[in-house]
Amino acid sequence: MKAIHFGAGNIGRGFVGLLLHDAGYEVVFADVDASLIEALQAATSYTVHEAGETSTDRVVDDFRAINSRAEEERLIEEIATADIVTTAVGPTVLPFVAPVILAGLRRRAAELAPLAVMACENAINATDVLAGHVWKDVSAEDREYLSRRAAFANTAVDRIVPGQAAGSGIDVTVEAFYEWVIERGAFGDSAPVIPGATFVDNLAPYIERKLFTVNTGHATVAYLGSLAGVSRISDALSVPEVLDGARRVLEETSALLVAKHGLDEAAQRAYREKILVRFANPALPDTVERVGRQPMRKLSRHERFIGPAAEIAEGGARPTALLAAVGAALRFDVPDDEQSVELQRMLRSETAEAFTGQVCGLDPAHPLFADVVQVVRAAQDRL
Ligand SMILES: NC(=O)c1ccc[n+]([C@@H]2O[C@H](COP(=O)([O-])OP(=O)(O)OC[C@H]3O[C@@H](n4cnc5c(N)ncnc54)[C@H](O)[C@@H]3O)[C@@H](O)[C@H]2O)c1
Ligand SMILES: O=P(O)(O)OC[C@@H](O)[C@@H](O)[C@H](O)[C@H](O)CO
Repeated sequence: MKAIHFGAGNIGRGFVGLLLHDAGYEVVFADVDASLIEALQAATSYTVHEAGETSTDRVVDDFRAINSRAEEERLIEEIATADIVTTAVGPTVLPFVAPVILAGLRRRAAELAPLAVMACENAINATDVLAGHVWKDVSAEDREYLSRRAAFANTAVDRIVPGQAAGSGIDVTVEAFYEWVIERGAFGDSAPVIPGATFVDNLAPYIERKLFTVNTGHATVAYLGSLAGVSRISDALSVPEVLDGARRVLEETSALLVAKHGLDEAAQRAYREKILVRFANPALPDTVERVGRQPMRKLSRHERFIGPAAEIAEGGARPTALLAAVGAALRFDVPDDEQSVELQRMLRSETAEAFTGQVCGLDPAHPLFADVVQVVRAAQDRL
């Protein structure tokens, strides 16, 4: 059994690659980072350190690595004969991996079982987005037979994998917790066997609970922590205003999730309390820069702030804590982060209304629009 995994970064090596390895797949990592690929090619194994109150080391072997830019032909051949393709490259990179997946499907023998394709990104229905890019320029006639060669399944992935310390090579430090939820329907009767994953009929409650609890809370801690002058996420949790801001944001999104998906209120409370403990794990060298990275993506319409805030506003309430978190996100000013630089440029050059439309994707008629405009204006007044 063979799995091709795009993106040999933190979650790729520390989570998806590990679970596929444990499920018995030979994992072929594909990445554009030449030095990372060379390091993987030179190794026969790497170690995943699960760090927490107790620490466990897990060894991953039986993998290969391909430079997806320099060795595209080889990669297409590998995809054509693989059982699974996964990605963890970031949602904005999906358009760039789609063409090579399509080329692999074109070359795939018709008698092979459909290729299971799963985008393991922090976004709602990322696999559907990837599939959209794969089929973008394919004629209806080609799509008719090619689509029988692949099964695209949305997933939700959860494990905090921080940036790795310099000198750690290809080993990865991760938290012990993990959750990989995969929608079953796409596979018919032949879902891949991945013992570490949970297969469900309806992914929506899982991905929304994950993105609007773990990631909304995490980003809130990052942006409030950054404002408080803290660098490590675990340290940010000991700043009372940061912890309080995160708790209040999570109360807002939890109320929405409980009402929308019928989640058990006590279970959701326990879920968010556990998340705060996960964020505060002192064994994870996680930073506000990594967790707050790409703030324009995080402020977009269906993402972790505006997504739930818009639904709360549509229900007639005012998402006060989420709006405060958005205000903190607007002050995220990190010169190495292209989106942070662009965000600050747009705050200076656009009207609050244009910014709210372009960055947050809100229409003036939306009930959240005026509140976000007000927050944007306040951020502009500070510049
Ligand atoms: N790190 C986490 O805690 C975590 C947890 C859950 C989900 N995720 C999601 O996983 C994705 C990756 O996050 P990460 O933290 O591992 O980031 P990362 O930067 O560590 O890894 C991304 C990798 O993708 C590679 N890449 C970029 N463009 C590529 C391309 N065109 N083809 C092949 N590889 C390419 C990069 O070189 C890098 O090695 C994101 O969507 C993130 O939201 C991350
Ligand atoms: O990967 P992002 O940029 O969408 O979000 C940053 C972190 O919140 C994220 O990587 C978490 O560590 C992860 O989602 C935990 O499962």
